Amino acid sequence: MARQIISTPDAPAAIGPYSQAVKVGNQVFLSGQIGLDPVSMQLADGVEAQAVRVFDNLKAVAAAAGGGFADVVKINIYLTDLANFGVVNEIMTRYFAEPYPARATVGVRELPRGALVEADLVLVLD
Ligand SMILES: C=C(N)C(=O)O
Repeated sequence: MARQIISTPDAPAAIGPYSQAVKVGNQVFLSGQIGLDPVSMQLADGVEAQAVRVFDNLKAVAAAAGGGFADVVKINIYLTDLANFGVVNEIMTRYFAEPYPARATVGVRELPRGALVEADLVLVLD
């Protein structure tokens, strides 16, 4: 099946050898986003601002692929401190409505650029 590389200036450029997203048929696989500003490429301060930026970045990439958060079937969230679980849950509810996508949240030792939170998505477009 043909693969389409998704690229948008409305989300941070890749900081390594990956694409912002890859579309295969009606499925879209988004790379992990950390809380980088797409223009300055600077990390937001603190977990709340970083989580907001993560979801804004993911939303921009999803839009560039022709989708939105209503199309998300799976989200993976990575936290360097699971004490931030509640904060990230609350911020996620600002972006997602029920029925929520499937999700995994895992604690990790470190994330790129010293980020506190990273998330990636899978979308299925109708
Ligand atoms: C930020 C990333 N998605 C990465 O380094 O893989």
